[in-house]
Amino acid sequence: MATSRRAWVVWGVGLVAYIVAVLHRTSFGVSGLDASARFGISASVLASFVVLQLLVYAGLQVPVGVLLDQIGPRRLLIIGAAIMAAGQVVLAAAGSVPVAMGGRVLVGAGDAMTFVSVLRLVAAWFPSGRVPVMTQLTGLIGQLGQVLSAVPFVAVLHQFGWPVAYTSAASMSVLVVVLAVAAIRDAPDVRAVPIRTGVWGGAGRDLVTAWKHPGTRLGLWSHYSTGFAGIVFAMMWGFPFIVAGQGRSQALAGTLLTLMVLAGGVAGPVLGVLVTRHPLRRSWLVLGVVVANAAAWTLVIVWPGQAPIWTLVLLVLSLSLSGPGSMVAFDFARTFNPPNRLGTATGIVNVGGFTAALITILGVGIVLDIRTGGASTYELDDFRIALCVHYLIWVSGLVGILRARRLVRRRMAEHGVVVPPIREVIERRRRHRRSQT
Ligand SMILES: NCCCC[C@H](N)C(=O)NCC(=O)O
Repeated sequence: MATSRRAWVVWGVGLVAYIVAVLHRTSFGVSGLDASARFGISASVLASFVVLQLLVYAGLQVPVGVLLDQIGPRRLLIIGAAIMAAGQVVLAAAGSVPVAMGGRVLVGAGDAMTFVSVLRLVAAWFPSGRVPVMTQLTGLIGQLGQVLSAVPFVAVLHQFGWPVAYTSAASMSVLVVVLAVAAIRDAPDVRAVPIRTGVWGGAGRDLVTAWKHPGTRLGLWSHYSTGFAGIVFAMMWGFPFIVAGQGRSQALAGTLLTLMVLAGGVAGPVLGVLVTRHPLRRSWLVLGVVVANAAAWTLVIVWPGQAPIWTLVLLVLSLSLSGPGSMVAFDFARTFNPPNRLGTATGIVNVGGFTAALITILGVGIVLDIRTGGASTYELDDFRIALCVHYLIWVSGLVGILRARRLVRRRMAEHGVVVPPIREVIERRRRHRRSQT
């Protein structure tokens, strides 16, 4: 199947929708100081906004995935954009913490509907061999939303104030609604896509069937184990760890976070190509990312005293693999589920990384609070202990991946596809190379 011009237009509009969703997602974080002043809140209340948003996002993934299979990506994307616009308008007008939290709940809910819809459009409009790279590009380019919130959104906030900034952000989603109505169709041939619009009877069965397939669970555990470390670092603890824990400047912390985003831009397409070329070795890519993340964090955590800058660079380079690594998980959902169950399966997978991030953000915060008695003056040793929460996720995730992978391979073998052990492949290649010389 060749890629049509219409496919690029549909993807382009879907991508704009996702970029705007990421802008909304990150807008509160970049206006943290203004929010503190406006609502008179402390850092921990501010952090609870991040936790609430992640909770709503992760909690809605499964229902949203089921809904996606029922009403299709176009409608879900439009509903999501409308909800996010409403959320940002609520925030623009909010004068109290509960109202502001209500606004964030709406933003989290609309955000939850966006990414899974765009992935569904990618799977429907692009030839399957291109899907892994297109998926990586979607995840990658979507992060531009973070730049939009950090630069133009903050500029409008400081120039024209809170209500104008949040209302302008809301207007971006209104634009997305207009574009999506005009340009998006669920699939090249809507009749060929088994979206069972309005047929709710099979939704529960689809959910059970998607969950029961070990391939979906392999995706869930892969997303859980790879995605969380990058989210935790970028959304919550990276900056405080470098500044308060490592005693480095805010400028260096900002540079390291930027380096992480830039390196992710290289890692994403590379992983996309590797997934396309070695579909039977996807789990090894996932395991490699987990090992790289865990090894780099271990080096920084055990380093006596202030860690040298090269170790921090190594840490952010390895964490830059986190987001792209978690995108591999969606490929498991796609290839082990039929199109009519893809939304449900993608939703299940997408719960993983965000739930793990939520647990880690909260866990690290709780340990820091216990260590410091609630005072926000953290020392390096406090961070060293608190950051060990990561290991709980890595260990539980690895157990989940290995168990699900064993079941997947057993099921594949029943269908005549046997995945040879990696050492056998290496040995075979070595012998082949020797016979060539
Ligand atoms: N900074 C967040 C990166 C998350 C990327 C990840 N692979 C993912 O699942 N994205 C879903 C989303 O809604 O962003």
